[in-house]
Amino acid sequence: ADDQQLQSQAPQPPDVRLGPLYHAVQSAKFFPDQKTFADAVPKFNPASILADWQMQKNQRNFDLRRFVDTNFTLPAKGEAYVPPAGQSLREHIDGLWPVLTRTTDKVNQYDSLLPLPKPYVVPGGRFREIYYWDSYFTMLGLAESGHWDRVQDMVDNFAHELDKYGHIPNGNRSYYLSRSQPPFFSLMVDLLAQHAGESTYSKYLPQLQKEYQYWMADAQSVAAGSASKRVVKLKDGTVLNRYWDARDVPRTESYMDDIATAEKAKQRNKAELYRDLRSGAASGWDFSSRWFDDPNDLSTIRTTEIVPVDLNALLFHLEKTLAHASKAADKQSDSQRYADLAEKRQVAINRYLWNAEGGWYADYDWKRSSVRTQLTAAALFPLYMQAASDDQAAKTAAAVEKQLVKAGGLVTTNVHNGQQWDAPNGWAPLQWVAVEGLNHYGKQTLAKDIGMRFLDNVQATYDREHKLVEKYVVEGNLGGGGGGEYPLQDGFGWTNGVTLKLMDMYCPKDVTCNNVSDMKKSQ
Ligand SMILES: OC[C@H]1O[C@H](O[C@H]2O[C@H](CO)[C@@H](O)[C@H](O)[C@H]2O)[C@H](O)[C@@H](O)[C@@H]1O
Repeated sequence: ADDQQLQSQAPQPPDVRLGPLYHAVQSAKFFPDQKTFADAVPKFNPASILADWQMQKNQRNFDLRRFVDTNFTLPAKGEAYVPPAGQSLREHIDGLWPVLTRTTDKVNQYDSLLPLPKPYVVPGGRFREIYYWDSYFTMLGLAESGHWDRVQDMVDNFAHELDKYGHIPNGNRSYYLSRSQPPFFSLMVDLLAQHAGESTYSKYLPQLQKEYQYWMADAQSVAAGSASKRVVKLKDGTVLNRYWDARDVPRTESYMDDIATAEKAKQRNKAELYRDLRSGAASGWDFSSRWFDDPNDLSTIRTTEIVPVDLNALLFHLEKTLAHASKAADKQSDSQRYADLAEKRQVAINRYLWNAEGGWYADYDWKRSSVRTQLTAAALFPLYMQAASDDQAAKTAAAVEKQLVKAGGLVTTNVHNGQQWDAPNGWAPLQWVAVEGLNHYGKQTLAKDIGMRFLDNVQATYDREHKLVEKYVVEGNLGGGGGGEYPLQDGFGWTNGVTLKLMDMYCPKDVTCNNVSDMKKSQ
């Protein structure tokens, strides 16, 4: 089944099911977070609710707020988790896994939540569903805590989504189906194989292939110098990828935010702007100056015109994994084909996604045929996926050390613009990518420096506030991060995962590391 066929069988998102009623409720701004109504469960058939509203809305004394309460169950406010007193950082994280675990193999037929066959771990706070790229970093921590059963469950859930929808959605919500997120499925398979063995590769080969087909759809037919869906063909025929959302209307979960952004950019085609915002969400970096023309103005976002360095490094890994898995399944010619594709992509990354003047990996503007100038934490992805040449890796490491290493870890970019994927924030997944990437190229000292700075930041925040959070301020007043379109969230899946992984990585031999201070002892 192709993309379109699978999409047409998929459940409709609430803004489509409820149409003008969805617009009216979000416009009334009853809820501080627009995701609240996106996650509200209709008590009756949405078509009848809509018909009732059409009939009642112009009646005198019609009360929309009351109508919402009568017809929808709003998501329960998550009880603030109060951890047992005196827990170490490790005990806290270990104790949180069950708190963050959900089982939704059956859901109400009108719920925007999509059922998944096995239990899964959510990030926490407003993020009550599974998220694609978060899950890899969460799984690193689950594995560290010995929960291999849950790692297996989560890989199975993603394999199920690939079978059912043809791709892994941003999250298991109907309104996330039109896009994916940074493709980490092949890394999840690698992780599981460490425990379940080499047969893991042939077992998940069909789903690895589906993942690849989704990202590479139209690669054959698209003309040079243009793009289609997630594929960009440069003028010389080089094939690379971009982020892309199949829809071009305001995001369901950030509906009024997107309308407000469009209001600011009167000169822009609204559908294009909405698609660029949605594609920004697909990148996982929602939002960042990385995608903007004017680093201080979200309405200048041009995600779909940019070939991202992290995405292409991840797809290089997918191609290598497909080569490996095909070989494991005794499909030699397929294996060779994927190996050739990986090699081509590696050449393209080192050529096009390289800023020679600065000396670092960067994104490429395929519309303007020029490499972007900005240094961001994404520069480390070619090192992480071992696509970088030694010389380019060394130069990138030097630039990162000089410009992105701050007191509390690796900063996302050096732009202070109030966006959450910019300064002064540092994110756990990007710390891990940096540490692993630098280690691959002999930069152990710099890697450890970044890892320890981030761990100190997480521990100090935990000691003060008894929680881990979604993102951290890494320069100035260290602690929980800010910016973006929603308040800082607690939990938090990927921070928990990366913290455990780094603690174990840098814990001296013969020491038990329950807190970061233990890591500085030696017995
Ligand atoms: O509701 C706004 C956006 O929220 C999500 O993005 C952020 O949280 C995700 C879960 O931790 C994370 O994967 C992403 O990198 C964050 O920026 C969501 O993924 C977006 O689609 C959504 O529009």
